[in-house]
Amino acid sequence: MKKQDFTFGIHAVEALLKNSPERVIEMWVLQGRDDQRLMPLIAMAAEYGVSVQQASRKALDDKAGSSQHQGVLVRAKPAKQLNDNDLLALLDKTETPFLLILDGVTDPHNLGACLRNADAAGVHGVIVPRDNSVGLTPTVSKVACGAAEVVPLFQVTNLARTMKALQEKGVWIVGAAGEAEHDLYKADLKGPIAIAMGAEDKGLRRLTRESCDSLASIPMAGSVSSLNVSVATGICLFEAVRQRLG
Ligand SMILES: C[S@@+](CC[C@H](N)C(=O)[O-])C[C@H]1O[C@@H](n2cnc3c(N)ncnc32)[C@H](O)[C@@H]1O
Repeated sequence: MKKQDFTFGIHAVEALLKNSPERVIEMWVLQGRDDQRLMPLIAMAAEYGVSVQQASRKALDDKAGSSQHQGVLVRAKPAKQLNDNDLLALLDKTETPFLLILDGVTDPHNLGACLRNADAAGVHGVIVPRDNSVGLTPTVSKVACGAAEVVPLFQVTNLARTMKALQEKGVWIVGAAGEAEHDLYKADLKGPIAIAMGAEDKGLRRLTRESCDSLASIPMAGSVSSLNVSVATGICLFEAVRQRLG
């Protein structure tokens, strides 16, 4: 059985049951744990006819491949993978798109945190290259705290081509790069935009960087050369939110 079929953690399981109950096949809860936070999940599972079983901590740890399951884990049918066509369909029905591009983020904790930021900021979709990026793993879902089940994640085969298609639809792409001369806080992030973030080790790839309409940096006061990608994503997205609400 593929690891990807499992979702664990209270918020992730709750979001899955709320948004895609038809995907959930079975649920396990930690035996002997009288946790009030699990009761609503057990009730929801019963409502959708999902079988709920008790399991030992070791069995849950083994199934999750992690001890971070908070006493609940479900096996679910994999989510439909969204591609370029789905992205274009989203653009056609979205008045002022607000998108996030992650150019090769490989750490599941970072992708999870970026999805959580994206959901909180009201991003319409997150775009990642299909290769050399982490996908929607159970750890991503757990860290995203429910956002992985609601924020559309588009996995595209050729990121530069997708960026061109976005631009043809009127989307302005701002790449976040520490060395950029232009300050993020002076960039105009109000219209249809996509913010592109680089990978943990190498940042934005050359072609991605060249495909951006502009580059912007978050001013850094101290001695470190860059921020963690999920922190930088949060700063960029919420600067856009501030401008878009103003
Ligand atoms: C850990 S950083 C990558 C550092 C990498 N060594 C580099 O050369 O870019 C991951 C991503 O977070 C974003 N980032 C981090 N610090 C930033 C800053 N001060 N300004 C703008 N973007 C930043 C960029 O998109 C970067 O590619």
